[in-house]
Amino acid sequence: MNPVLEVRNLTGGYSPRRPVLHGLSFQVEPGEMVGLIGLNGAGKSTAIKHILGLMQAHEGEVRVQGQTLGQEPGQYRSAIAYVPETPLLFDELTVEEHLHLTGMAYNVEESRYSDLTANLLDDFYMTPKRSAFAAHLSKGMRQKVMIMNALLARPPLYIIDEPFLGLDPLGIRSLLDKLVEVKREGAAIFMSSHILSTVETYCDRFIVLHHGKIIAQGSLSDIRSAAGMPSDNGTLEEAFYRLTADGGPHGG
Ligand SMILES: Nc1ncnc2c1ncn2[C@@H]1O[C@H](COP(=O)(O)OP(=O)(O)OP(=O)(O)O)[C@@H](O)[C@H]1O
Repeated sequence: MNPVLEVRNLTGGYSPRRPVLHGLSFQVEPGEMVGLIGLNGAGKSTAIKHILGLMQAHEGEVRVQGQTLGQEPGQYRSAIAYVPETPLLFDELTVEEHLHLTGMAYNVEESRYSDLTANLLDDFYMTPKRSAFAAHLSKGMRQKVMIMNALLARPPLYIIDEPFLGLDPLGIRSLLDKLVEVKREGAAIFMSSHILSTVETYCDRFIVLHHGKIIAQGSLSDIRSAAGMPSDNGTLEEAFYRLTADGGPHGG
């Protein structure tokens, strides 16, 4: 199966003289959820910015559905729905107007649009807020609007940066249920999060980023083995602790 996302030997960062990411290589297949985990400052958001094409690689490349951003910018961008850590909305548009814009941008068929949006508003307990301006929403509600828009677009690749912050327990459950649903339909999901118990339960594979390098990747047993633990016993949190306990990006 061809990967939806392929990162090859990616070195990058904010200044060519001081790369933040060092030779990252990984892929995400259709129908797979991959969790990116790492301490504060490990380089998770920087990696995501490179994948989105917001930053230029110093070396290496990123392909989405086999194409680089330079080869097929329109196709590359429309294949991705991105949920950022901090919600970015138009304050003067309502919840419904945001969904409408996404529907148009991602060519959601008219016939499906009403049902899809009604279900999303219902699933995220946002129906009473459908006509509210984004400026009048709570932080968690703003996050839900970002998530509903991503799910409405039904793209082949979801990139989700720390999605659980600010969501209430019902919102977290709704999001996870929806991610499982789109994954079953064949979507690829690349998610960064510090909530390791949830990452362990829902992700198929894991990438441990430390000081901008991948120090372990694969299934839970692969990560346990890399951490020097028995491959059949122990939590992701324990393995992560053993792999990174040198104090983080500025430690030993
Ligand atoms: N705009 C920027 N300009 C220069 N350096 C930056 C910038 N943003 C982040 N960095 C640096 O890049 C490194 C990686 O940061 P990044 O935001 O990718 O970490 P992260 O893994 O997403 O952390 P967190 O878990 O705290 O969100 C850090 O050393 C950080 O100081």
